[in-house]
Amino acid sequence: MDSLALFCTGALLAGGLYWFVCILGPAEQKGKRAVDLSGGSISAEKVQDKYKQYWSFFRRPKEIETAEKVPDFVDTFYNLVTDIYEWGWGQSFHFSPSIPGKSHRDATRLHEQMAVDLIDVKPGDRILDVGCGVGGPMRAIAAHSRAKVVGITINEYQVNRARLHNKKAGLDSLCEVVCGNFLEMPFPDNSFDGAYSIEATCHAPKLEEVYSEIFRVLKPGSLYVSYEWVTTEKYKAENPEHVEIIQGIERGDALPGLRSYADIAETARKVGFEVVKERDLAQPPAEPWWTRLKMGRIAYWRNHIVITLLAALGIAPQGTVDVHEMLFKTADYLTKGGDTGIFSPMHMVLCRKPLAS
Ligand SMILES: C=C(CC[C@@H](C)[C@H]1CC[C@H]2C3=CC[C@H]4[C@H](C)[C@@H](O)CC[C@]4(C)[C@H]3CC[C@]12C)C(C)C
Ligand SMILES: C[S@@+](CC[C@H](N)C(=O)[O-])C[C@H]1O[C@@H](n2cnc3c(N)ncnc32)[C@H](O)[C@@H]1O
Repeated sequence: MDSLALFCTGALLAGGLYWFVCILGPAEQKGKRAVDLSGGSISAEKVQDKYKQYWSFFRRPKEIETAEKVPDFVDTFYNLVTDIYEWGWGQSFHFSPSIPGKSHRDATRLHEQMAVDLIDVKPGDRILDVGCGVGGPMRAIAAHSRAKVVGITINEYQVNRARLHNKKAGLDSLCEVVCGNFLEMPFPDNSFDGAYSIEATCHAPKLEEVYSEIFRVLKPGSLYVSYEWVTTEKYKAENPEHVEIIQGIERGDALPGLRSYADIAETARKVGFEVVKERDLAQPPAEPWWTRLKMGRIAYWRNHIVITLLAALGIAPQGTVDVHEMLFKTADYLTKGGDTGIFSPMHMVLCRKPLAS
């Protein structure tokens, strides 16, 4: 081989590797590249240990049920997964029903806009995003409604990511992000014109605690909508396959224990809300929300190779391979949850804080 052919082959290989690692599988808005994957606020050398610590929580499941331990456990989880989520899924950390003829991105936006349409807000209103992630929904909702959105997340790394994205999107005058625990929010009573939570309150050890905090900060007469993760009426606790799927979902998603669909409205009423509407948005005629997960399988294999390569080269933290493997398995449990119909990530409940409360 002469030197020109050697040079061309080398350049082609290098270009191919760059494309495979950096370009392939970009997030929704190229928010994260594979070469930038990190352990959130955890330093690179501690990622592996923190991953082990995350799993140790499940050796003492009773501890996950106590409110004091949960924020720490959830915070560790989001340090580990936030970059992988952004890289492989996008800036909105939730599911949405598939819509024939529409992209995942459009289906995601419509699902988010539906939340804010339900709570009936006006431009200039101040609304709360409970468990805001890196702010994908917050930006879509602020742009759609022109309301001012205040998001709260327990994870400091997400706060920084969300603020960066808000600025880049030119929405930082409408979107504010606060680091804090949604079980003890740093906001005064009766201070919001509306609130929503998208696939976030499932992390609360007791739903009642987060719902009563939301009730406290809402102005009387205003609305709150939540998309809840639940087991459906098809779930049978005596069926070992069902139990395995639900436990797989809990472990791979930092959940202190999935709730039954029947507990949601009951809890909302218990803290003082009027329940205006309740519906599982995953039910037909909605198209399956888990199609996107299923279709992504080939990409997950490619991602696995990319992450293994990057970790071997010392570019990605060592534990990233384990975290990715955990997510790979979780995707499978979630898909089974969808296929069997025993699980829904979008049980919608719309509540009002009564005027006289
Ligand atoms: C609401 C929550 C998160 C829901 C989803 C956003 C995430 C649940 C499982 C995640 C993923 C699974 C497989 C990953 C894949 C192996 C990787 O290559 C790329 C990222 C994934 C697709 C990842 C993306 C986000 C999820 C779909 C919970 C935590 C309450
Ligand atoms: C699956 S993500 C969903 C994020 C966002 N709603 C979205 O759809 O993109 C769950 C979010 O809830 C937040 N969260 C979980 N427990 C929390 C707590 N106790 N206090 C505040 N935020 C919490 C996480 O930090 C994360 O941002």
